[in-house]
Amino acid sequence: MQVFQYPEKSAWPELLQRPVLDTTALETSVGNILADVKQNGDAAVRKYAQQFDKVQLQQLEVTPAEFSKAAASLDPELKKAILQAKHNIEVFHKAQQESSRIIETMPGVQCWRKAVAIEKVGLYIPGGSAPLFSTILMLGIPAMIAGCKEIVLCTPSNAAGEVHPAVLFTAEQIGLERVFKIGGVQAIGAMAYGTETVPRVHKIFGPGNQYVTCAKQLVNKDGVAIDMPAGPSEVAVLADDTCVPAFVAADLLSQAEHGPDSQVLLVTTAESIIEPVQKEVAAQLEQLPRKDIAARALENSRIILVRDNQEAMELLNAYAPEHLIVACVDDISIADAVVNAGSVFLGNYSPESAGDYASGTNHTLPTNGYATAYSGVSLDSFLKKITFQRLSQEGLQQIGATIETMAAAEGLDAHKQAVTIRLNYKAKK
Ligand SMILES: NC(=O)c1ccc[n+]([C@@H]2O[C@H](COP(=O)([O-])OP(=O)(O)OC[C@H]3O[C@@H](n4cnc5c(N)ncnc54)[C@H](O)[C@@H]3O)[C@@H](O)[C@H]2O)c1
Ligand SMILES: N[C@H](CO)Cc1c[nH]c[nH+]1
Ligand SMILES: [Zn+2]
Repeated sequence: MQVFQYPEKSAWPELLQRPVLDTTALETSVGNILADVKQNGDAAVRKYAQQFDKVQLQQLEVTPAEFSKAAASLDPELKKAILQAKHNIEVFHKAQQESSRIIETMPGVQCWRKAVAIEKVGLYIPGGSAPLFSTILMLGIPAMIAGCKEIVLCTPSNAAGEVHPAVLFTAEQIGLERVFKIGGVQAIGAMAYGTETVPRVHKIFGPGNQYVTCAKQLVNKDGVAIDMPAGPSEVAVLADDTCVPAFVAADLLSQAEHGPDSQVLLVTTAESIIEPVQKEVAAQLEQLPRKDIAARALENSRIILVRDNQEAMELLNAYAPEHLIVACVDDISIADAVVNAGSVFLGNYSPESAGDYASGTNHTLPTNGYATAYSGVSLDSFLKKITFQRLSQEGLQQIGATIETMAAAEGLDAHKQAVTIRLNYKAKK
């Protein structure tokens, strides 16, 4: 990781750049795959599964027998862990339910909002380089709590056409029945446009690599809602001299190991921790089975020495990290200054992995600076808030003149008339 000491503000934009992608070439190739899936359905899905995942798919949908086999083969310890995480994520997401309240803005003018589940949703579970069954908990649990009627899950299979047993066990525990062995762009296309076997959905959720994220953004232009652009994982750690360098290194590596296009940042006010963290990163990297991937991500990563916490937070808010860890003595007060981040981890004992798996918060989060404007997935992501209103005759009398005046000023006489006609109405006896 390259070190930058007290960079001038003018140098920040370049310093905080994510790994650059050739988005034009990416959009062209992804757009072509989507167009093919839209036109040719399952045949195109099978063709790209063969091309990118080296699998000849016979049956696209997972069968009940495959679910049973997966449950029987899974390690009991892992089942127990999944159920513990499921419990915590359920507790945190159920607490996000809000009750509907009728608000009377004027006498006789009542307004309220009702949360209604999006009927058909598609969940994408990454599986290219690691079977992210934890993501099923993050997407499936809020979808079930919201009450979505049709939930479709797509995830890539291995070359033998099998889906990882933990993916199937987790899906089954949540009550997700429709799982398709489709990954990448073809999965996003299948859920966006529908095929002979995959139902078309109204909103697509889930993280993925650059191809998946680009596909979601393209189908969004075609009228299908998406949660957010949740691309290559990233973490920024703000540490002072009270941090434990070994912990900081472990946190940086935890996101670096996701993919070569991941990025991690260490921002610090303490020059004295830089070398110990670097030594720890090097030592811990050697022990990782995914060290080649993590090492490539570290090439895109940086250590930045800043003058004080205020400057640190200004820089971090400009970066808008997916995850922010604050390993500082005054972590709680620093947290007040967070404006742009997907999810924040405070103190020396809050590893980012806790949020990835089991503490209860959602790990599907905005990357690539989108935390400036997007939130991570939550119960709300699966709901529409529909507004209702009921005006009594007296209510319309109260507010009528206001509406008539405004409509006339906009030159929209029919709008005005919709009020006037009622105000002048004499009910027939
Ligand atoms: N932001 C978040 O909330 C979050 C959460 C979890 C994971 N992630 C990220 O998700 C990503 C998972 O990536 P992954 O690759 O392991 O799995 P993935 O499932 O996203 O992608 C695998 C698919 O990519 C497709 N693909 C591969 N090469 C292609 C090509 N040249 N053209 C078109 N399609 C191609 C294949 O069809 C394959 O099935 C990682 O980058 C990780 O950092 C992000
Ligand atoms: N850190 C990822 C989100 O960027 C989520 C994840 C899943 N499994 C492990 N990590
Ligand atoms: Zn992770």
